[in-house]
Amino acid sequence: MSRVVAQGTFDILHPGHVHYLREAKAMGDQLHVIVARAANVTHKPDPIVSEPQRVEMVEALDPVDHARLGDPDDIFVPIEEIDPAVIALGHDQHHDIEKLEARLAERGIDCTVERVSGREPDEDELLSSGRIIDRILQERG
Ligand SMILES: Cc1cc2nc3c(=O)[nH]c(=O)nc-3n(C[C@H](O)[C@H](O)[C@H](O)COP(=O)(O)O)c2cc1C
Ligand SMILES: Nc1ncnc2c1ncn2[C@@H]1O[C@H](COP(=O)(O)OP(=O)(O)OP(=O)(O)O)[C@@H](O)[C@H]1O
Repeated sequence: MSRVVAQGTFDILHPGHVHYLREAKAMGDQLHVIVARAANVTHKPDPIVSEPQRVEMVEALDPVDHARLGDPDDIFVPIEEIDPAVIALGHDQHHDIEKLEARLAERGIDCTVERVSGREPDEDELLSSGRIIDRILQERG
């Protein structure tokens, strides 16, 4: 039974998230998702949706076997607990594969890191939580 880990903020869900989670699930038998703590989302505005609500919605998605909130201080703690064969990085996640692999090796965690493709929006599709929020503000603000 090989486990795959996916991770992200998952603030307002959209088909780009479904694409990512389906592709991640296809990399193994069981998909575990680590949902980022609001305090660790530092490179964009704070999430709108609460931490438990983001976990509940991700866990309800078909490809997901288990979702949990991330560790507040050390991103390797949940990885050590889950012990995955693969970490699936999203197409736009800022982590560098080689650096991440080096830090995993330092911690004695034996798993590979793979990058998942992005899904490009067709006309009228909104495949980004930030873009959905921008559209709401434009049209209803
Ligand atoms: C392997 C890995 C493990 C992570 N573990 C945690 C964690 O335990 N806690 C957390 O708050 N964020 C964790 N993150 C970070 C977030 O999931 C996320 O990448 C970051 O907050 C940026 O959000 P975004 O990818 O949705 O843009 C982890 C990221 C990676 C790549
Ligand atoms: N269009 C997309 N195609 C494929 N993967 C996606 C897409 N959008 C998000 N993801 C992936 O889903 C995971 C969670 O992403 P995140 O919650 O940051 O979504 P986002 O919609 O890109 O957010 P924001 O618009 O606020 O930056 C990440 O691994 C990210 O790469």
